[in-house]
Amino acid sequence: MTTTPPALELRSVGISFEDEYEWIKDANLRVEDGEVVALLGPSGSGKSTLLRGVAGLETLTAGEIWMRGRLVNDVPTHQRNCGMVFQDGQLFPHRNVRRNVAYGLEAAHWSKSAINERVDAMLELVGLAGFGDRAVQTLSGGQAQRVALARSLATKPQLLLLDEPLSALDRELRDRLATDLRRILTQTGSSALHVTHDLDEAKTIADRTVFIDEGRLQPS
Ligand SMILES: Nc1ncnc2c1ncn2[C@@H]1O[C@H](COP(=O)(O)OP(=O)(O)OP(=O)(O)O)[C@@H](O)[C@H]1O
Repeated sequence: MTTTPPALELRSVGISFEDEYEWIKDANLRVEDGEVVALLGPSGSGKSTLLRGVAGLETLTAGEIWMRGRLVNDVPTHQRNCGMVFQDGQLFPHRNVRRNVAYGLEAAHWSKSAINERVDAMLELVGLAGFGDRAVQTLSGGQAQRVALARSLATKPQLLLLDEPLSALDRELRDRLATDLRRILTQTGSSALHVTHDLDEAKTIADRTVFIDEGRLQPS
């Protein structure tokens, strides 16, 4: 019997900044294939730092990061096959909605017709069918986050990294989008690590919650 390796495995990971104090220490974590794990902790606890480490945006001082059975310590960010969504979706302002979602597909040299088909499917998935020609400046905060999610899912990443994707939105919209996000992650079978400081959001979106405080992951 073959078993699918975890989407992500951290083994005794350490991360420090220029002052060399090891802020993230001995972090161990598994995200199984198709699992959504929330990383929950107060402001300044190290959530974003750990997520950035997974993405390859911080250098490790210790330990190993494995993705689907591959050691990725020396693999650059753009080759880790991670989709990322941040607090402020960071859409490209000079591209319309369609071309934002198409970005990764263009970079991967998909054909024009395949791109169009995939973009339409992604916009439909996030509830924005028909929004392709809109300028991103005309979108509401919630719509912009949906476009960012569509863009990150378009290339079928092995792992989705969500860094407080809903925290810039007001409470009511946040609750609605959290439920939608859960549905979208389930529908696409995505594996994801979701950073938040909101327990309700973690419960809605994730299968499991891992706590972090002062750079230490707590057993869940
Ligand atoms: N580049 C850096 N150099 C030095 N210290 C840093 C750097 N980036 C973050 N830190 C410190 O590391 C700690 C963890 O920061 P991090 O941004 O990971 O926390 P967080 O849990 O994501 O917080 P928030 O919820 O406020 O975004 C904080 O004390 C922060 O001041």
